Amino acid sequence: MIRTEIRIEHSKTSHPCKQEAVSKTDGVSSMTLPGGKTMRSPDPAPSPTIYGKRLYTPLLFVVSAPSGAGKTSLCKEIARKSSWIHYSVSYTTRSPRPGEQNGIDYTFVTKDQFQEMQANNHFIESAEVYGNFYGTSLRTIEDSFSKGLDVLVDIDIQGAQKIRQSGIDNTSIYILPPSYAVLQERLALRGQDSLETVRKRLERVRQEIYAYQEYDYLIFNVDFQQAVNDLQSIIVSEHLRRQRLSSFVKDHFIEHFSGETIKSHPFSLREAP
Ligand SMILES: Nc1ncnc2c1ncn2[C@@H]1O[C@H](COP(=O)(O)OP(=O)(O)OP(=O)(O)O)[C@@H](O)[C@H]1O
Ligand SMILES: Nc1nc2c(ncn2[C@@H]2O[C@H](COP(=O)(O)O)[C@@H](O)[C@H]2O)c(=O)[nH]1
Repeated sequence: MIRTEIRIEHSKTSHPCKQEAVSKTDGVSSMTLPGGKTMRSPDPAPSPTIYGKRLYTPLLFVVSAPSGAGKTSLCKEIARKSSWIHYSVSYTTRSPRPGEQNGIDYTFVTKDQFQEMQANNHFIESAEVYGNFYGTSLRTIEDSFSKGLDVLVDIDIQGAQKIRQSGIDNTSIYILPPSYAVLQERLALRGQDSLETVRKRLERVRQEIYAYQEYDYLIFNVDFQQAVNDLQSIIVSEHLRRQRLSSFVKDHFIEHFSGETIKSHPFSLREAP
Protein backbone atom coordinates (compact mmCIF):
# COMPACT_ATOMS: atom_id res chain seq x y z
CA MET A 1 0.00 0.00 0.00
CA ILE A 2 1.30 3.46 -0.89
CA ARG A 3 1.54 5.75 2.12
CA THR A 4 1.25 9.49 1.87
CA GLU A 5 4.26 10.83 3.77
CA ILE A 6 6.60 10.89 0.73
CA ARG A 7 7.49 14.50 0.10
CA ILE A 8 9.30 14.38 -3.19
CA GLU A 9 7.78 12.23 -5.84
CA HIS A 10 10.27 12.09 -8.60
CA SER A 11 12.29 9.38 -10.22
CA LYS A 12 16.09 9.33 -10.12
CA THR A 13 16.28 10.54 -13.70
CA SER A 14 13.48 13.07 -13.44
CA HIS A 15 14.90 14.74 -10.33
CA PRO A 16 14.26 18.49 -10.58
CA CYS A 17 17.95 19.31 -10.33
CA LYS A 18 18.67 17.28 -13.45
CA GLN A 19 16.33 19.34 -15.60
CA GLU A 20 18.46 22.43 -15.28
CA ALA A 21 21.61 22.97 -17.25
CA VAL A 22 24.24 23.84 -14.71
CA SER A 23 27.59 25.37 -15.46
CA LYS A 24 30.25 26.18 -12.94
CA THR A 25 32.70 29.02 -13.28
CA ASP A 26 34.63 31.27 -10.92
CA GLY A 27 33.12 29.82 -7.79
CA VAL A 28 29.61 30.72 -8.94
CA SER A 29 27.00 28.20 -10.08
CA SER A 30 24.70 29.31 -12.85
CA MET A 31 21.61 27.48 -13.97
CA THR A 32 19.35 27.84 -16.95
CA LEU A 33 15.75 28.19 -15.86
CA PRO A 34 12.73 27.20 -17.94
CA GLY A 35 12.34 29.98 -20.54
CA GLY A 36 16.07 30.32 -21.07
CA LYS A 37 16.86 32.82 -18.29
CA THR A 38 20.12 32.28 -16.49
CA MET A 39 20.33 32.55 -12.73
CA ARG A 40 23.65 32.92 -10.98
CA SER A 41 23.84 31.92 -7.37
CA PRO A 42 26.87 32.06 -5.10
CA ASP A 43 28.15 28.84 -3.64
CA PRO A 44 26.82 28.04 -0.19
CA ALA A 45 30.34 27.94 1.21
CA PRO A 46 33.05 29.11 -1.18
CA SER A 47 36.56 28.62 0.06
CA PRO A 48 37.99 31.86 1.42
CA THR A 49 41.40 33.06 0.33
CA ILE A 50 43.82 33.89 3.15
CA TYR A 51 46.98 35.83 2.27
CA GLY A 52 46.47 34.86 -1.36
CA LYS A 53 46.04 31.15 -0.75
CA ARG A 54 42.88 29.05 -0.82
CA LEU A 55 42.03 27.95 2.70
CA TYR A 56 40.49 24.59 1.80
CA THR A 57 42.35 21.74 0.20
CA PRO A 58 40.21 19.30 -1.79
CA LEU A 59 38.69 16.41 0.14
CA LEU A 60 37.13 13.08 -0.76
CA PHE A 61 33.61 12.38 0.54
CA VAL A 62 32.28 8.82 0.37
CA VAL A 63 28.51 8.41 0.51
CA SER A 64 26.77 5.03 0.88
CA ALA A 65 23.26 3.92 1.73
CA PRO A 66 20.86 1.05 1.36
CA SER A 67 19.33 1.03 -2.11
CA GLY A 68 16.62 3.66 -2.39
CA ALA A 69 17.60 5.71 0.67
CA GLY A 70 18.37 8.66 -1.61
CA LYS A 71 22.17 8.92 -1.79
CA THR A 72 22.35 9.58 -5.52
CA SER A 73 19.69 12.30 -5.35
CA LEU A 74 21.50 13.92 -2.43
CA CYS A 75 24.95 13.76 -4.02
CA LYS A 76 23.74 15.21 -7.30
CA GLU A 77 21.88 18.02 -5.55
CA ILE A 78 24.97 18.93 -3.52
CA ALA A 79 27.17 18.92 -6.63
CA ARG A 80 24.60 21.03 -8.50
CA LYS A 81 24.59 23.64 -5.73
CA SER A 82 28.32 23.81 -5.15
CA SER A 83 30.77 24.63 -7.90
CA TRP A 84 33.65 23.40 -5.72
CA ILE A 85 32.30 19.85 -5.43
CA HIS A 86 32.60 17.29 -8.22
CA TYR A 87 30.26 14.30 -8.33
CA SER A 88 32.27 11.34 -9.58
CA VAL A 89 30.46 9.43 -12.33
CA SER A 90 31.17 5.71 -11.88
CA TYR A 91 31.70 3.04 -14.50
CA THR A 92 29.22 0.17 -14.49
CA THR A 93 28.32 -2.98 -16.39
CA ARG A 94 24.65 -2.52 -15.40
CA SER A 95 22.19 -1.67 -18.17
CA PRO A 96 20.98 1.93 -18.21
CA ARG A 97 17.64 2.59 -16.52
CA PRO A 98 15.07 4.48 -18.58
CA GLY A 99 16.31 8.05 -18.94
CA GLU A 100 19.82 7.41 -17.64
CA GLN A 101 22.49 9.06 -19.78
CA ASN A 102 25.94 7.71 -20.53
CA GLY A 103 28.61 9.92 -18.97
CA ILE A 104 26.10 11.70 -16.72
CA ASP A 105 24.53 9.01 -14.56
CA TYR A 106 27.18 6.37 -15.23
CA THR A 107 29.66 5.48 -17.91
CA PHE A 108 28.15 2.25 -19.17
CA VAL A 109 30.66 -0.37 -20.27
CA THR A 110 30.67 -4.06 -21.14
CA LYS A 111 32.03 -6.64 -18.72
CA ASP A 112 35.10 -7.08 -20.96
CA GLN A 113 35.78 -3.34 -21.00
CA PHE A 114 35.36 -3.22 -17.22
CA GLN A 115 37.78 -6.09 -16.65
CA GLU A 116 40.32 -4.46 -18.93
CA MET A 117 40.03 -1.22 -16.96
CA GLN A 118 40.45 -3.17 -13.72
CA ALA A 119 43.58 -4.83 -15.11
CA ASN A 120 44.96 -1.40 -16.10
CA ASN A 121 44.43 -0.05 -12.56
CA HIS A 122 41.88 2.43 -13.83
CA PHE A 123 39.84 2.20 -10.62
CA ILE A 124 40.56 3.51 -7.15
CA GLU A 125 38.03 0.86 -6.05
CA SER A 126 35.60 -1.48 -7.75
CA ALA A 127 33.03 -4.02 -6.59
CA GLU A 128 30.30 -6.36 -7.67
CA VAL A 129 26.98 -5.06 -6.38
CA TYR A 130 23.61 -6.76 -6.94
CA GLY A 131 25.13 -8.80 -9.79
CA ASN A 132 26.77 -5.91 -11.71
CA PHE A 133 30.23 -4.35 -11.58
CA TYR A 134 30.87 -0.76 -10.50
CA GLY A 135 34.10 1.20 -10.30
CA THR A 136 35.38 4.67 -9.42
CA SER A 137 37.93 6.20 -11.76
CA LEU A 138 41.19 7.17 -10.10
CA ARG A 139 41.89 9.73 -12.80
CA THR A 140 38.56 11.51 -12.19
CA ILE A 141 39.51 12.02 -8.56
CA GLU A 142 43.04 13.16 -9.38
CA ASP A 143 41.80 15.62 -12.04
CA SER A 144 39.22 17.10 -9.67
CA PHE A 145 41.77 17.47 -6.87
CA SER A 146 44.19 19.18 -9.25
CA LYS A 147 41.45 21.71 -10.06
CA GLY A 148 40.90 22.27 -6.34
CA LEU A 149 37.52 20.51 -6.31
CA ASP A 150 36.17 18.24 -3.59
CA VAL A 151 34.99 14.86 -4.83
CA LEU A 152 31.78 13.14 -3.83
CA VAL A 153 31.56 9.41 -4.56
CA ASP A 154 28.32 7.47 -4.30
CA ILE A 155 29.48 3.89 -3.76
CA ASP A 156 28.41 0.72 -1.99
CA ILE A 157 29.62 -0.57 1.37
CA GLN A 158 32.39 -2.76 -0.14
CA GLY A 159 33.76 0.20 -2.12
CA ALA A 160 33.76 2.38 0.99
CA GLN A 161 35.62 -0.35 2.89
CA LYS A 162 38.25 -0.57 0.13
CA ILE A 163 38.85 3.17 0.20
CA ARG A 164 39.11 3.09 3.98
CA GLN A 165 41.56 0.17 3.90
CA SER A 166 43.71 1.86 1.26
CA GLY A 167 44.42 4.65 3.74
CA ILE A 168 43.23 7.40 1.39
CA ASP A 169 42.07 10.39 3.41
CA ASN A 170 38.29 10.46 3.18
CA THR A 171 35.17 11.32 5.10
CA SER A 172 32.39 8.77 4.96
CA ILE A 173 28.68 9.36 5.30
CA TYR A 174 25.92 6.78 5.56
CA ILE A 175 22.41 7.77 4.51
CA LEU A 176 19.50 6.13 6.31
CA PRO A 177 15.85 6.11 5.28
CA PRO A 178 13.15 7.01 7.83
CA SER A 179 11.83 3.42 7.82
CA TYR A 180 11.81 0.16 5.90
CA ALA A 181 8.30 0.96 4.64
CA VAL A 182 9.40 4.32 3.24
CA LEU A 183 12.40 2.69 1.59
CA GLN A 184 10.10 0.25 -0.18
CA GLU A 185 7.88 3.11 -1.31
CA ARG A 186 10.82 5.06 -2.67
CA LEU A 187 12.05 2.12 -4.69
CA ALA A 188 8.53 1.46 -5.95
CA LEU A 189 7.93 5.12 -6.81
CA ARG A 190 11.26 5.41 -8.58
CA GLY A 191 9.75 2.77 -10.83
CA GLN A 192 12.93 2.05 -12.76
CA ASP A 193 13.83 -1.45 -11.67
CA SER A 194 12.05 -4.73 -12.24
CA LEU A 195 10.10 -6.16 -9.30
CA GLU A 196 12.72 -8.90 -9.05
CA THR A 197 15.54 -6.33 -8.79
CA VAL A 198 13.65 -4.32 -6.16
CA ARG A 199 12.95 -7.49 -4.17
CA LYS A 200 16.64 -8.51 -4.30
CA ARG A 201 17.74 -5.10 -3.09
CA LEU A 202 15.16 -5.00 -0.29
CA GLU A 203 16.30 -8.41 0.92
CA ARG A 204 19.84 -7.07 1.29
CA VAL A 205 18.81 -3.95 3.20
CA ARG A 206 18.26 -5.61 6.56
CA GLN A 207 21.93 -6.67 6.55
CA GLU A 208 23.30 -3.51 4.92
CA ILE A 209 21.78 -1.28 7.57
CA TYR A 210 24.39 -2.46 10.12
CA ALA A 211 27.13 -0.90 8.02
CA TYR A 212 26.26 2.44 9.63
CA GLN A 213 28.86 1.59 12.29
CA GLU A 214 31.70 1.94 9.79
CA TYR A 215 30.95 5.52 8.73
CA ASP A 216 31.99 8.87 10.16
CA TYR A 217 28.58 10.53 9.84
CA LEU A 218 24.95 9.46 9.59
CA ILE A 219 22.15 11.35 7.86
CA PHE A 220 18.49 10.40 8.09
CA ASN A 221 17.01 11.32 4.73
CA VAL A 222 13.48 12.17 5.85
CA ASP A 223 12.98 15.63 4.39
CA PHE A 224 15.11 15.96 1.28
CA GLN A 225 16.10 19.60 1.78
CA GLN A 226 17.06 18.97 5.40
CA ALA A 227 19.24 16.05 4.32
CA VAL A 228 20.91 18.25 1.68
CA ASN A 229 21.62 20.84 4.38
CA ASP A 230 23.02 18.14 6.69
CA LEU A 231 25.36 16.86 3.98
CA GLN A 232 26.50 20.38 3.18
CA SER A 233 27.17 21.03 6.88
CA ILE A 234 29.29 17.89 7.13
CA ILE A 235 31.34 18.93 4.10
CA VAL A 236 31.98 22.41 5.44
CA SER A 237 32.76 21.12 8.95
CA GLU A 238 35.31 18.67 7.60
CA HIS A 239 37.14 21.50 5.86
CA LEU A 240 37.24 23.46 9.10
CA ARG A 241 38.72 20.68 11.24
CA ARG A 242 41.76 22.00 13.07
CA GLN A 243 43.80 18.96 12.02
CA ARG A 244 43.16 19.77 8.37
CA LEU A 245 44.00 23.46 8.75
CA SER A 246 46.97 23.18 11.11
CA SER A 247 49.68 23.06 8.46
CA PHE A 248 48.03 25.90 6.53
CA VAL A 249 48.01 28.03 9.68
CA LYS A 250 51.54 27.05 10.71
CA ASP A 251 53.24 27.31 7.31
CA HIS A 252 51.26 30.06 5.63
CA PHE A 253 49.02 32.11 7.88
CA ILE A 254 51.32 32.62 10.89
CA GLU A 255 54.24 33.49 8.63
CA HIS A 256 52.33 36.25 6.84
CA PHE A 257 50.43 37.39 9.90
CA SER A 258 53.50 37.83 12.06
CA GLY A 259 55.36 39.51 9.18
CA GLU A 260 52.82 42.32 9.08
CA THR A 261 53.70 45.54 10.88
CA ILE A 262 51.45 47.85 12.89
CA LYS A 263 50.13 50.58 10.59
CA SER A 264 51.35 54.03 11.57
CA HIS A 265 47.84 55.31 12.37
CA PRO A 266 45.48 52.41 12.62
CA PHE A 267 42.01 53.62 13.39
CA SER A 268 41.76 51.50 16.53
CA LEU A 269 44.95 52.98 18.00
CA ARG A 270 44.09 56.66 17.57
CA GLU A 271 44.28 58.62 20.77
CA ALA A 272 40.95 59.59 22.25
CA PRO A 273 40.20 63.30 21.74
N1 LIG B 1 13.79 12.72 1.19
C1 LIG B 1 13.13 12.10 0.21
N2 LIG B 1 11.79 12.03 0.23
C2 LIG B 1 11.11 11.38 -0.74
N3 LIG B 1 11.67 10.77 -1.79
C3 LIG B 1 13.01 10.79 -1.86
C4 LIG B 1 13.80 11.45 -0.88
N4 LIG B 1 15.10 11.31 -1.22
C5 LIG B 1 15.13 10.61 -2.36
N5 LIG B 1 13.87 10.30 -2.76
C6 LIG B 1 13.45 9.51 -3.92
O1 LIG B 1 13.70 8.13 -3.61
C7 LIG B 1 14.10 7.42 -4.78
C8 LIG B 1 15.46 6.74 -4.49
O2 LIG B 1 16.47 7.75 -4.42
P1 LIG B 1 17.91 7.53 -5.07
O3 LIG B 1 17.75 6.97 -6.42
O4 LIG B 1 18.64 8.79 -4.90
O5 LIG B 1 18.42 6.42 -4.06
P2 LIG B 1 19.80 5.65 -4.00
O6 LIG B 1 20.14 5.53 -2.56
O7 LIG B 1 20.78 6.29 -4.87
O8 LIG B 1 19.38 4.23 -4.57
P3 LIG B 1 20.22 3.14 -5.41
O9 LIG B 1 21.35 2.68 -4.55
O10 LIG B 1 19.22 2.05 -5.64
O11 LIG B 1 20.67 3.78 -6.68
C9 LIG B 1 14.16 8.41 -5.91
O12 LIG B 1 12.97 8.32 -6.66
C10 LIG B 1 14.27 9.78 -5.20
O13 LIG B 1 13.71 10.81 -5.96
N1 LIG C 1 31.79 0.09 -5.12
C1 LIG C 1 31.10 0.90 -5.94
N2 LIG C 1 29.76 0.98 -5.84
C2 LIG C 1 29.12 1.81 -6.65
C3 LIG C 1 29.77 2.62 -7.60
N3 LIG C 1 28.85 3.35 -8.27
C4 LIG C 1 27.67 3.04 -7.74
N4 LIG C 1 27.82 2.12 -6.76
C5 LIG C 1 26.80 1.52 -5.90
O1 LIG C 1 26.14 0.46 -6.55
C6 LIG C 1 24.85 0.29 -5.96
C7 LIG C 1 23.82 0.16 -7.04
O2 LIG C 1 23.71 1.35 -7.78
P1 LIG C 1 22.52 1.53 -8.85
O3 LIG C 1 22.79 2.81 -9.56
O4 LIG C 1 22.55 0.33 -9.74
O5 LIG C 1 21.26 1.59 -8.05
C8 LIG C 1 24.63 1.50 -5.06
O6 LIG C 1 24.89 1.10 -3.72
C9 LIG C 1 25.70 2.47 -5.50
O7 LIG C 1 26.13 3.33 -4.46
C10 LIG C 1 31.20 2.51 -7.68
O8 LIG C 1 31.87 3.18 -8.48
N5 LIG C 1 31.80 1.66 -6.83
